[in-house]
Amino acid sequence: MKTISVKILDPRMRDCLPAHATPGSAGVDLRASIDGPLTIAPGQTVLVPTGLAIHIQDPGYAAMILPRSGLGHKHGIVLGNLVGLIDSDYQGPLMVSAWNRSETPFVLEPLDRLAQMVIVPVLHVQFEEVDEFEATDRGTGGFGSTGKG
Ligand SMILES: O=c1ccn([C@H]2C[C@H](O)[C@@H](COP(=O)(O)OP(=O)(O)OP(=O)(O)O)O2)c(=O)[nH]1
Ligand SMILES: [Mg+2]
Repeated sequence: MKTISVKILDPRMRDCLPAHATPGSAGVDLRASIDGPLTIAPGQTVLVPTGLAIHIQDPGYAAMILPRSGLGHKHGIVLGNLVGLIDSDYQGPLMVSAWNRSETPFVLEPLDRLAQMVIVPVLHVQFEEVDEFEATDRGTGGFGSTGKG
């Protein structure tokens, strides 16, 4: 288990720090640090604070913020940026861009679990210019080049 530094910006989060819900859960849920119910109108996107800041520190890791499947599928609450990418050197407040892509207003309650965060390994690379690539079976084929069925 890796340890990541967290600053608690909203004292209410002290009692519900992000944690893996089951031993096999990939993500940890992030909650809405809001003072009262927040209605997200159909089509509206709001930036919701999580009440936390993290510092991953190790450049070999990043965090990704992903939608919760229940909220996304049943209520159309997904992310305005589709996926949030948290840099290892970011120390600011962790924010969730919540987009209501449904046709029904959605009421977000204080401390509701709004999204989930997964820590992922990251490779740092450098690019080296070449004139030709080593041949592969695929070559330049893409965008459906292998067929549909
Ligand atoms: O859903 C998100 C996405 C990003 N961030 C924070 C952490 C991340 O490290 C920083 C920058 O994100 P990103 O690089 O995706 O945004 P940008 O538009 O490229 O901003 P910047 O120019 O600051 O890199 O914003 C969040 O809190 N939530
Ligand atoms: Mg950036």
